[in-house]
Amino acid sequence: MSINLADRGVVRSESGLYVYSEQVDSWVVRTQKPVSYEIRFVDDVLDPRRRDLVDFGGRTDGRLRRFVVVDSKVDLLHGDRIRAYFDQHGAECALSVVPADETVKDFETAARIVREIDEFGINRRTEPIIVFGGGVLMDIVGLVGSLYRRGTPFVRVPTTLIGLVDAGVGAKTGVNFNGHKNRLGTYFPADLTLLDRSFLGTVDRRHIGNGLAEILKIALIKDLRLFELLEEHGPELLGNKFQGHNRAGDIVLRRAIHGMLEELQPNLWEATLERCVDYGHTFSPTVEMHALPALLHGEAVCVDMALTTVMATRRGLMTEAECHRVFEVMRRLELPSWDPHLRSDLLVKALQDTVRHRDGLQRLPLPVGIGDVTFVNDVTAEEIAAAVENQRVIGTARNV
Ligand SMILES: NC(=O)c1ccc[n+]([C@@H]2O[C@H](COP(=O)([O-])OP(=O)(O)OC[C@H]3O[C@@H](n4cnc5c(N)ncnc54)[C@H](O)[C@@H]3O)[C@@H](O)[C@H]2O)c1
Ligand SMILES: O=C(CO)[C@@H](O)[C@H](O)[C@H](O)[C@H](O)COP(=O)(O)O
Ligand SMILES: [Zn+2]
Repeated sequence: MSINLADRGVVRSESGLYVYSEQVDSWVVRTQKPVSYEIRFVDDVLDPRRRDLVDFGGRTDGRLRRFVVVDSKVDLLHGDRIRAYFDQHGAECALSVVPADETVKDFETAARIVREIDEFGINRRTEPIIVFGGGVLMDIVGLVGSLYRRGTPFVRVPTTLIGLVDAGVGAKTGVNFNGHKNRLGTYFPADLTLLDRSFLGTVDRRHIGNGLAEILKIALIKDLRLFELLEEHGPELLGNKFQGHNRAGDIVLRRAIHGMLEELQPNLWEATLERCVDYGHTFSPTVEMHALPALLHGEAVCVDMALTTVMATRRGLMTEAECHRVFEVMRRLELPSWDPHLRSDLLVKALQDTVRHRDGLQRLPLPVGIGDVTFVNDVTAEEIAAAVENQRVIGTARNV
C-alpha cells in the first residue's frame, strides 16, 4: 500500500523534490535536457574565408586551440589544406592522423585518440574536438567525445557519402567489440556537422556505391520519388561523385538527409525500437562482421535489403515487378544483391542477435511496395531459408 505523504503534511518544493522531512525516505529525480544540433551544408569548408570550423567553440586566454582528428586517407589527399586552414586562422592545432576502416573501428583506436587528447590538453566545454573522416572515424571520435570527461563537444566534417547522409547526421557513436558490430556505443550527436560535398570528389567509386546503398534504404522505406531519382540518375551519380553543377545529386542528398532526420528527431534515443531506418540492418550487422573486410557496410546493408525485398514479395507486400525494379537499381548502383556469406544458419543467428538488440522482438522492417514500410515479428528459419534461395537465384543472375 502506498503512503500518501501529502496526508502527513509533506509537501513538494518548487523544484519537485519533497521539502526536507524525516518521513521521506525515497527521492525521485526528474530532469530534462534540451538537445539541439546543427547540420549545415557548406561549399568548400576549407576556404580560408570561411569561419564555420573556427567559430564554433571558444578561446582560452585569447588562444584558439583545437584537437583535430583526420582519417589517414583524407590526410594524404586534403591534409595540406586542413593544416593551412587552421594556420591561417591562427589556431594552435594538434592533428591526430588515424587510419580508419571497419577493421580498426575498435576501442583501442578510441583509447589511442584519448591519450593524444590528454597530451595536448583541451578545455572540456570550449575546445571542441574536430573530426574529418568517414562513418568509421566519426563513430569512434563521437564515442571518444561522449566519454572524455563524460562529455566533450565535437564537430564533424564527413568526408564519405555514408558520412554525409547517415553517420554524420544522427546521434549514434560506437565501436565494434567482441566480434560484434557497434557493440559499444553511446547517443551523443556532434554539436555541428559541416557537409561539404567536395570531399566526395576523391572517394573511390566503390565507396560512392556504398553510400548510395544507405540512400536506397531511405528511398525504399519512405520515399518513392528518391527511388525514382536513383533509378534515373544512379549510374551518373556513381560517375560524377556528386561534383560540379549537379541538380540530381543535390536533390538526392537533401531528400536522403531530410528523410533520415524526419525519422531520427522524434526518436533520437530510440525509445521506439520499431525504426524504419533500421531497414537493411537486421541481418547485415552479423553478415558484415562475418565477411569483414570483404563487404563494406553499405554492401552488407544492400544484401540485407535484397533478402528482405524477396521476403516482402513472398508475403505479397510487393509485386514481382517492384521486386525486380529494386534489384535492377541495386545492379545499376553496382551494389551486390547476393553474397555467398548469406547462409541461412548465419542469418538465423543474425536475427537472434538482432532480436536482443530490439529488446525481445524481431521488429523487422519490411518494404510495402516501394516507399512504405511495415514491421513483422513472425519470421521463421524456414522463411529465411526459402527467401535466401530465391535471392541467390535472382542476385546471382543480376550480379553477373
Ligand atoms: N553512427 C551512425 O548513425 C552510422 C550510420 C551509418 C553508418 N555508420 C557507420 O559508418 C561506417 C561506414 O562509414 P564509411 O562508409 O564512411 O566508411 P569509412 O569511414 O571506413 O570510409 C571509407 C573509406 O574511405 C576513405 N576515405 C574517407 N574519406 C575519403 C575521401 N574524402 N577521399 C578518399 N578516401 C576517403 C577511408 O579512409 C576509408 O578507407 C560503418 O562502421 C557504419 O557502422 C554509422
Ligand atoms: O540509426 C541510424 C542513424 O542514426 C541508421 O540510419 C543507421 O543505419 C544505423 O547504423 C542502423 O540503424 C544500425 O543501428 P545499430 O544496430 O548500430 O543500433
Ligand atoms: Zn547503416
